Amino acid sequence: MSSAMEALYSGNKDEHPEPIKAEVRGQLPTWLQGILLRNGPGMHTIGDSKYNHWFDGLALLHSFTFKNGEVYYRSKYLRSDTYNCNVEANRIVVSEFGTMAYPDPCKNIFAKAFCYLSHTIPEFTDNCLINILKAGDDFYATSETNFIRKINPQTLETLDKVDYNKYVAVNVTTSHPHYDSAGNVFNMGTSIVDKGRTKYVLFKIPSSVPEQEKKKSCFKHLEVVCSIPSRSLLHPSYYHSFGLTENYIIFVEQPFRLDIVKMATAYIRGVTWASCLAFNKDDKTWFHFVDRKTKKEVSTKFYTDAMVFFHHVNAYEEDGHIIFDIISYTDNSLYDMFYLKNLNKDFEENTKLTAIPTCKRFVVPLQFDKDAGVGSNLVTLPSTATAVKEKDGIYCQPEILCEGIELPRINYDYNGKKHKYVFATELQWSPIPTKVLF
Ligand SMILES: CC1=C(/C=C/C(C)=C/C=C/C(C)=C/C=O)C(C)(C)CCC1
Ligand SMILES: [Fe+2]
Repeated sequence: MSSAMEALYSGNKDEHPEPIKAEVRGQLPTWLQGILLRNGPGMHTIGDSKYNHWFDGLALLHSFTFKNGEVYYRSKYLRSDTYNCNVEANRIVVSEFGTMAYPDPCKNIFAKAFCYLSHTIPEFTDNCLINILKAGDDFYATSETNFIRKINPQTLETLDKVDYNKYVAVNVTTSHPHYDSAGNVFNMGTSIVDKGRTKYVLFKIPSSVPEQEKKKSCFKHLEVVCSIPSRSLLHPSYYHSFGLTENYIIFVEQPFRLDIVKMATAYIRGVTWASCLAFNKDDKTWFHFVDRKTKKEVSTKFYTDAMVFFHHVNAYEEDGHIIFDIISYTDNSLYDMFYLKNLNKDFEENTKLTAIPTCKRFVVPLQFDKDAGVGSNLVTLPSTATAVKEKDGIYCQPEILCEGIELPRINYDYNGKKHKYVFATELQWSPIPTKVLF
C-alpha cells in the first residue's frame, strides 16, 4: 500500500509530449475513436521548494488517443504563467490552495492586487490542474480561480489565458461545469465584495457565436443566467459543483465558507488560502433552485442541517419534486487529508477521515399544498427523504443511498434525467481508492 501511496501522490512526473503506443491487452471496440483528455497535479517540487498540498501541484495534461483499436498516450505540463514563473525562478513563486508563496522575478504578473479590502494580495494562480472544459470547439484546462487556459487537445500545447473576470464578475468558479444537449456550458462562480455585495453568479457560455464575428470567442457572448446573493458579505460558501435538471439549476449554499477578511490578510500573515476555509457545524445548509426559463429563483426557503459536500451525482424532476443526490460529509476533514506531509508511508495513522462520504438523496417538493400545516411532510414520492413544513421554510432531510463512495460519474446523456447507474470509487477511511463501483 505504501508504494501505491508514493506512486500516486509524490515525485515529479515526467512529461511525454510525443505519443507513446500503449500495449493493448484484449481488444478495443472499433467504434471507440477519439481523444480522452485528463488533468491533474504532476509536479510538487521545484528547486528546493515543495508544495504542501496535493491540490497545489503543477498541472500535467494527459491524452489517450483511441484509433482503430490502438491507443497512444501523451502528457505535457501546462505552460501556465505560474509554471513559467516557477521554473524561471527555480522555486515556487505563486501561491496555490495549500501553499503561500511570494512573487519575485515575475512580479509584473503576480503582484497585481486582488483589489478590494487590500492591495497586497497577489493575483490568483492560473495553474489549472483540476478539469478540462469544452467551450465552443475549444478546450480549456480549469481550476477554481478566475483563470482558465486554452489548450490544443491534439498536442497538449498551452494557448491563451482567459480571465473569466473580463466577461463576468467572478473571483472563484467551479471546475465542474454542466453542458446541455447543444453543448452550451453552464457554470457558476462567486463575486466577492463587488460593489458592496457578495453573490453567486450562474452563467452560460454559448456553444456557437454568430458567423460574422471575426475573432470568435464564446466568452464575449457569455450570459449571466441569475445571481443569488450570498447570505453573508464576508463569508460566502465554498462549493465544488452544482446541479442541473431539465428546468432548474440547483445551488447548495453550505456552511463551509471562505473567510474574506482572512483571505485579504493571508498574504501579509503568510497563511494559505486553505486556512481561509471554515465549517460551521451549527449553521444550516440552504438550497437554491433557479428556473432556467424565467431565470428566477424559487422563493420558498429550503434548508437542511450543516454539511460539507463537494460532488453532486445527478439531479432530476419527478411529479413536482426536485430530486438530487450529493456526496456529503459531517466535517471538512477531506481537504485536510491531502497535505503531502500526511501522504507518506505512515498515511494510515496520518490520514484518517473523521467523516465518511455518504451519498444522500434530497427530495424537494416544488409544488405542494400551500395550506399544509406546520410539521407536515410535503414529499409525496415513495422515499424516506422528508421535507417538513416549518414556520420559516421547508426543512429537508435526505434518504441515505449508500456510504463510502466518491468521485461519482453517470452516463452524461442522463444528466438532469432519472438515472439508474452511478460509477464511483470506493473510499473508506484512507485516500487510496481501492475499487470502482457501480
Ligand atoms: C487557488 C485558490 C483556491 C483553490 C482551490 C482548489 C485548487 C481546489 C481543489 C479542489 C479539488 C481538486 C477537489 C476535489 O474534489 C480557492 C480555495 C478556490 C480560493 C482561492 C484560491
Ligand atoms: Fe471534483
